[in-house]
Amino acid sequence: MSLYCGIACRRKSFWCYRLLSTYVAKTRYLFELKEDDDACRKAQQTGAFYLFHNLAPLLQQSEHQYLPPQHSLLELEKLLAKFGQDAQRIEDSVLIGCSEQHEAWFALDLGLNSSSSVNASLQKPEMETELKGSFIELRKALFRLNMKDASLLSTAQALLRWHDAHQFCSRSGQPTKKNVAGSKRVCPSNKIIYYPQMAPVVITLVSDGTRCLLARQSSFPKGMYSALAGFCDIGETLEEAVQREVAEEVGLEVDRLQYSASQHWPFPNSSLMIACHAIVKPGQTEIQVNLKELEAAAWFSHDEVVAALKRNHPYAQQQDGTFLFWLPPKLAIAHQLIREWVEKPACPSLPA
Ligand SMILES: NC(=O)c1ccc[n+]([C@@H]2O[C@H](COP(=O)([O-])OP(=O)(O)OC[C@H]3O[C@@H](n4cnc5c(N)ncnc54)[C@H](O)[C@@H]3O)[C@@H](O)[C@H]2O)c1
Ligand SMILES: [Mg+2]
Repeated sequence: MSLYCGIACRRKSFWCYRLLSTYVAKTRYLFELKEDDDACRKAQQTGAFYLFHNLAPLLQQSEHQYLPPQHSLLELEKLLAKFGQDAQRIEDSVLIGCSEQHEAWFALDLGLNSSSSVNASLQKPEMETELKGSFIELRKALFRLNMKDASLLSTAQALLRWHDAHQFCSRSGQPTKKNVAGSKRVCPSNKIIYYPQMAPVVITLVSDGTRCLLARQSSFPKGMYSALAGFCDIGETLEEAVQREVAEEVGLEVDRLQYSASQHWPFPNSSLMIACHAIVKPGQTEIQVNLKELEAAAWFSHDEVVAALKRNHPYAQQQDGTFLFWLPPKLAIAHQLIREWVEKPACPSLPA
């Protein structure tokens, strides 16, 4: 019934939204905005804009949290006019989602060099004063945002970065043109379509049945250990990527992989983190750290990991100058993997 109606109503607009569930209606609406430039321009009239400056989101502080303010199209036009900017700059905005009531959300970077604006970059401090907020590096702000805002701003930053880095066709060298939603760019001379890309990354919590293996890179904050992570090579399956990364980084062989969950991760570019548990092959517990990739790796007992998860102020230097062992914060998928292992260290659900 609703399928028939969906097709019948498609002639007028895309779909007959009122016959669909809230979730389906929302996904169909976003699909329409990505496909139809006019519909997307219309959605900007009533939409909300999140602002960035050189990929740093505009945030306002509220007690211990950061909140990203939203701006209407009218407010944005006034702001651009006040700073002597052409409203054409709004064409650089990208669609990042919508509310259940179909208020579309967009992100716009006011600092990146714009292809559709004469002036390159707006003055950041003046902007911050005017907007009563600060443009804060996402890596610093991420853990002080709620889950919903963190995910939205990560998506926004990834998409803004991708557009900034794909302004020219790699075949013809000509400028590419984005569609209004920003879901693709097209080269006008040869019609090649470029879509935003993510790099698949496997992140694996290796266990020997009673202990789990955690490692740190020298770039991590002092004392923090995490699960093993690595980019998938071209042509690899996820299973092969997990086995190769574990072998490369700590010299062990694993099997019995169990998928846990996935997460979009905006750093360093845009990755799809695919998280899983794995068990070392029998008799293979001696770690051989690849020092080109890692600073250290070690087996940790269940009690040690439980204690680290309980620490409220993890980043703490001890009297002997060393840092307490601590784990990635809740928002990181590594945290979820570690918590799952704490709750089920022997992974009884894994196939034999
Ligand atoms: N969300 C989380 O919980 C979490 C936890 C740990 C790591 N991570 C992320 O996982 C990612 C990968 O981990 P890693 O650094 O150990 O990877 P890695 O072990 O594959 O080593 C990184 C190296 O891989 C190479 N590489 C191959 N393909 C690449 C690509 N598409 N982009 C960038 N480099 C590529 C580069 O030489 C780079 O120096 C990191 O970006 C890190 O931010 C996320
Ligand atoms: Mg790695």
